[in-house]
Amino acid sequence: MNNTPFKIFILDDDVWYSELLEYHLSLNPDYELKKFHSAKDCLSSMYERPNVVTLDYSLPDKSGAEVLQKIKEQNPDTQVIIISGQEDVATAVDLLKKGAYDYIVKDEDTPERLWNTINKVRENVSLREEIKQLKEEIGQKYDFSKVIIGNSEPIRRVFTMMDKAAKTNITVSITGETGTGKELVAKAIHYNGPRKKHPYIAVNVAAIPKELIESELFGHEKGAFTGAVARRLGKFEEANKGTIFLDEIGELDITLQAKLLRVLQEKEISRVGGNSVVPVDVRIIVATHKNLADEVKKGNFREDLYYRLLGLPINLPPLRDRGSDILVLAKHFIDNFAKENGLGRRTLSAGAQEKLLSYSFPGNVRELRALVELAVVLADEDVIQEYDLNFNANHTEKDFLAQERSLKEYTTEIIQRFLNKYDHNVLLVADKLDIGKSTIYRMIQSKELYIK
Ligand SMILES: Nc1ncnc2c1ncn2[C@@H]1O[C@H](COP(=O)(O)OP(=O)(O)OP(=O)(O)O)[C@@H](O)[C@H]1O
Repeated sequence: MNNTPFKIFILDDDVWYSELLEYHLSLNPDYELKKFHSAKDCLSSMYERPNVVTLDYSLPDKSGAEVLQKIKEQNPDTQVIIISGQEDVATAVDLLKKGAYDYIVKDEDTPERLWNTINKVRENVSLREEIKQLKEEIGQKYDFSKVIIGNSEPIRRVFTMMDKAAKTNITVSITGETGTGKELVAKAIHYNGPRKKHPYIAVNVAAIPKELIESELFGHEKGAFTGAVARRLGKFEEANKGTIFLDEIGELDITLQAKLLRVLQEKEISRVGGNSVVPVDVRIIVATHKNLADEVKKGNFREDLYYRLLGLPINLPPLRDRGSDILVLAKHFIDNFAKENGLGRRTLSAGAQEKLLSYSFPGNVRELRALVELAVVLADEDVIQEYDLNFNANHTEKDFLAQERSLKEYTTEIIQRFLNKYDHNVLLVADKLDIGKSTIYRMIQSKELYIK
């Protein structure tokens, strides 16, 4: 709850009664109260945006219904509680339909009932504010440049694509090795796009047992199968008006691929065990670390679904191709970790920086984060040393060779790593590797390599 006073206007031509209500409500020091004895005076103060108006139904200068309408026109967020001398159900229902919050009959319990009703209004107001604030926070939280750290040319290309994706509802397919930030990109596109106020639902296709995935995605009716004791909505229905992120889409069973294709074409789903169809309006973002085109060739993925899902493809480069982003990210994770754990500033020694730049990071950003967080813990002083960085023994240089790439790919990677290590100094790298500088420049020009 915030500290701004909760404003209540009491509108009643009966001076004695309005004083009684004022006295009762003033027991809560958070309330700022004002009394009015005519509709005209009250309406002319509506610019003060009260949270609540208690409205005597029978005023001499205007009918209660008329005052209610005027208040709602000026301030739709102000809640109006009608206080009436008589119990008249038809009038009460009519006023509630027109937007009154409650209808209270004047008797000895009125101050108590009013007290409770205002408490309820307050709860609603603070919940609404909290939701609004959370939505804003989420929006800021997923502002690309704030959450997706990096300045390298390859990551800037990703930002450009994300920007295009966020402006429309186009299907997006994200590819990249594990830990490159695919899920982060999917969320950022959703929270920067027109659907940000609606749900973002992530489903990891690989994590759900094959026999449950259909009901998980499309829901089921009561009794559809043993154990289906009640109707359950699927993720597509949950994501209605928002975005569904289908992670590891390459793992989707071939029989379900046909059903997914139908959903995408028809924009409607049918729950397992149900006969009716339910329209759904969902934006689709998929991700995979597999090469889906290869999976199509192998017959594991339907070609028609592949083209339907391809949409705007965004490829996340592996961390080893992002040059000095490795250090930018390392610093970001170190600072965050130190802050969260109440530690002072930690920096990386020159040797530690060099060690980070010359590693291949098969686990990408996820691995880097775990590595530097552990290094903060292990470091005996404020400067993180080379020996505080413990690479996963399974992913050493031998692993680099085990990747079985073409000679050209290896060459490119080696030169890029040297460029990263030697501050993108082409002449120095050409000298170290004993190759012509023009070879490097040519590769930079053809975008095989990049420099700052
Ligand atoms: N550019 C980045 N800036 C900051 N954090 C990042 C960045 N990229 C990834 N991360 C962080 O790295 C971790 C892994 O990212 P994420 O889960 O999005 O990867 P992924 O590609 O979806 O992985 P997987 O394929 O294994 O599911 C997360 O903690 C994420 O917040």
